[in-house]
Order: sequence, then C-alpha cells, then structure tokens
Amino acid sequence: MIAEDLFDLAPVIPVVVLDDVEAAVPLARALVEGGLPVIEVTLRTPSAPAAIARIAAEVPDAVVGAGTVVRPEDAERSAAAGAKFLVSPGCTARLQAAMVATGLPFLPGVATASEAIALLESGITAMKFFPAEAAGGAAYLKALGGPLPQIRFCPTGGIGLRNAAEYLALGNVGCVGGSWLTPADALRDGDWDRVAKLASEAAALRTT
Ligand SMILES: O=C(O)C(=O)C[C@H](O)[C@H](O)COP(=O)(O)O
Repeated sequence: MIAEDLFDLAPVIPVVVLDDVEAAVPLARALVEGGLPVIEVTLRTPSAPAAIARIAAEVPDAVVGAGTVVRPEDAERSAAAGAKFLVSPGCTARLQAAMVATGLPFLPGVATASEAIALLESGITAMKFFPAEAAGGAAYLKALGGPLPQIRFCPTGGIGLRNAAEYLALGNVGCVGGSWLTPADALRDGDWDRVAKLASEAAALRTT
C-alpha cells in the first residue's frame, strides 16, 4: 500500500483518542460497519500502541494507523504495534527518515507551500494539511493547488460533517480527517451505535 491508496478506501479518516484499550475493538468494528475502514489512533494516550495492536489483530477489515507521530521513536513503536500507516501533524528531516525507515505509507503534516515543497523534493505527494481550518481552510488549500497540483492532501483540524464536503469537492483533497466521529462521551459510554451512525453519515460524503 502507498499513501495515496488510503484516499481510495474512505472519504474520511476518523482520528481517535483512546483512553481505554478495551474500547479499541468495538470502536473499530463500529467504524467499519458504518463504512469507514481507515482508522487513525493517535499516540496521545498511553494505550494507543496496545489499541493499534488489538485492532490490527481482531478487526481484519480495518486499516489501522498511528497519528500524532512526532518523534522518530513514535514511528518505530507504531510499526512494531502493527500500524498500517503513519500520520504526523508536521514534519522534520529526522521524523521523515524515521517514517520512511518503517516501510509504511505515511501522511506527513504541512501547513505552508514551503513545507509541502520540501517533502515534494523527496518525492512525497500525499500529505496531511494541518490544522486545516485554523490555517486557512478550504480556500487556502485550493490556492495551494494552483502551483502544487501534484500534491493530494488529507486536511485535518476543525473539520466536521458541516464542512467536510467543501474540502472533498477540491481536486487536491484525497480524504479528510477528524475526531468528530468518535466523541469522547460515546467512547466512555460504549455507544457504538452512535459511532456507527456518525461513520455512515461521513461515509456518504464521497462525491466522486
Ligand atoms: O493528533 C494528530 O496527529 C493531529 O495532528 C491532530 C488531529 O488530526 C486533529 O487534532 C484532529 O482534529 P479535530 O478533528 O479538530 O479534533
């Protein structure tokens, strides 16, 4: 799998912050059932590597990756846990080298033309655009597509059902990411029906 393949699997990548590792498998099943098989588990919580491992082992239809990869060792331990892809909010040469070394597809984060060009110099054409809304939103991303049409982005940060379609309509957007599919209270209460419903609403967004 290459990073661009993630764009073809689903219009939305749920960004998951998991405290309870026991929630990982039912949560992943609910997202898959709703039509969103690509799942990003952020490394913001200590349970993330175990959650990734559980989903990789027990939910074969899910494509589980690691988010909030900010240190080289984050890339290594995510790969060891069984992550199928990596996502970072920004990128440095060291972090890029560590992600490349895993052999996994990855979406490095950028917010400016210079950051995007630096990655293009390494042949990387799939990137995360973060923080999407705060950095300028769909209008900004559309403008980047003028001089840099070869890059496809996964915008993340401030995206929800209300504005996802605006991004997905852009030619340089492969998919969008966001945490709105997995509200903290739904995870706490084990309300998997609600998660599946949010996922199916989002899965229906694909316009192409
Ligand atoms: O954790 C990471 O790797 C990030 O880079 C940031 C997340 O993608 C966003 O925080 C999700 O944004 P919201 O949907 O606005 O909650």
